[in-house]
Amino acid sequence: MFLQNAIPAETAELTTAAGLQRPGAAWPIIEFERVAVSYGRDAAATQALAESSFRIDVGDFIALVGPSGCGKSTILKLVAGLLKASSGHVFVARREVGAEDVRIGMAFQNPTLLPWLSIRKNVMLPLKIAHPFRKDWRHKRKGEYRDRADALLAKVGLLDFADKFPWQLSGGMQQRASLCRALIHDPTLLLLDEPFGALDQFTREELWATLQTLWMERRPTVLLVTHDLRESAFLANRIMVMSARPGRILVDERVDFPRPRTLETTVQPEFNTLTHTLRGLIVAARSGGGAQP
Ligand SMILES: Nc1ncnc2c1ncn2[C@@H]1O[C@H](COP(=O)(O)OP(=O)(O)OP(=O)(O)O)[C@@H](O)[C@H]1O
Repeated sequence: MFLQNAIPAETAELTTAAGLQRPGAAWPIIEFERVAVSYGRDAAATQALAESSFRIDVGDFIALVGPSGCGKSTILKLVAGLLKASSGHVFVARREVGAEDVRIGMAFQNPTLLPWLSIRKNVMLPLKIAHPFRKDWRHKRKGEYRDRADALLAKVGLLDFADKFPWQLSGGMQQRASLCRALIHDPTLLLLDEPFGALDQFTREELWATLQTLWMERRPTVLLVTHDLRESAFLANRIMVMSARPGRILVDERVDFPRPRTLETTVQPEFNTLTHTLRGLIVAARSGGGAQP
């Protein structure tokens, strides 16, 4: 079932003015059917996600934005199979989560690289663990798999640092390596939870371009949780704005700026109108406005 856009009339006007288009129909890789999540039980229960239904098409790039604590990371955890819905159904590649071995890559705010492994070995780690790569690990780790890691590291400008350890790299470089690790096994789904949240603005903008290039070449479906509205407008094809907790999807719209987007894109009036509109929606959501469809 696809989300019936629950957009109040004044919001619909704002989003049209900002050049946003409604999502079109294609092959769904993620489907949420009346999914709700509560943490804890009985009197101690926290309802994190109100009943929500939506779908995400294969190859799309989604940014999930909303007030703090509204349930964005909860949605990522549901898709990754790290959390079970309290009610409703989560489908990934048309199978209920847990039933199908879908390749997923993940990156978080903290790069979470293993300090005792070199950058190259960190990047290669999913090939050691993930099906179907792990069965060939022993005879490909010094050849094909190593070349694969080096090709990715070269793309993000880190090939010269492949033999260094994580602590020898800056935060931005570590985050580049973490993106390489998330992509090395050609995931169908890339789940990103504020991956650039800890970086300075310049490094963050450099990494937007890196991520966009990697996405354009490989086209995984991306679900990006971010608090940075410029980041969501730069990177995503579609932005989903959530209400305050218990979160629900308030606005779900397409962003059609041509690609590749550049820093030039971010100074266009349409870009500013969009980020301004998003800011208004989130401020309203924080204060409880527009939370009901
Ligand atoms: N394991 C847990 N036990 C109890 N409550 C939890 C748990 N995990 C999350 N919550 C609560 O559920 C709500 C949604 O959490 P979630 O991490 O999904 O929000 P978020 O939108 O990603 O927040 P932020 O933007 O601040 O990272 C929050 O109120 C949070 O405190």
